Amino acid sequence: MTIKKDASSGAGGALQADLFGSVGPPGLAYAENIISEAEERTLIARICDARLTPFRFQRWEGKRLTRSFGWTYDFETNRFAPGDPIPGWIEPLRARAARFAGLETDALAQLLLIEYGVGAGIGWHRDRPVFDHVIGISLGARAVMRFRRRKGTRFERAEAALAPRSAYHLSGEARNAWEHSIAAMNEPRWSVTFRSLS
Ligand SMILES: O=C(O)CCC(=O)C(=O)O
Ligand SMILES: [Fe+2]
Repeated sequence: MTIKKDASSGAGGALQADLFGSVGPPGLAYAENIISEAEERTLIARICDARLTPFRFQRWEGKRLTRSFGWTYDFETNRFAPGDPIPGWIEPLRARAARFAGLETDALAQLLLIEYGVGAGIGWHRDRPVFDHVIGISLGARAVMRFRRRKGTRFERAEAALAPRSAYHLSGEARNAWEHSIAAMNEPRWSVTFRSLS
């Protein structure tokens, strides 16, 4: 069962089982209400102003809009390079994400903003190995992050419900051994992902 920790109950607060009774892999940490509804609205407005562009891979164009800061990974050329500086408006959230994951704020060297319009999702993948820890904050509609790991000829599967204003942290097995994906959304969702470098 996915264990979900409510940030408002403080560190070491009561653990409660996920309402969906879903199963998350080891290395997945999850906390709800890491930002207020007012902060969520402000962040969504900032992301909408941040000139995101459709994610492209060869001749395929994804329905989600993305923009990265700090470091960029070009999926066409496999090139990993310094990018635009992480904007100041995201700093308070970056500090909170770092605290949630038990990392130094400066360790979160990459920022990825994503807008999932209706019909947009993200296919099965593991994040590039140039990155280490992955911390994601969800805004807008609730989503389900699905996990799978090959076991012989079959897949072992798990999933975690991502509430708006929640954060997840992928490390260890959830980060390295499992793939994750998000099914196409019926309502818009935005995500803010911070990653440390390997
Ligand atoms: O939107 C999310 O929370 C997940 C994004 C993701 O998996 C990725 O960009 O690698
Ligand atoms: Fe990912």
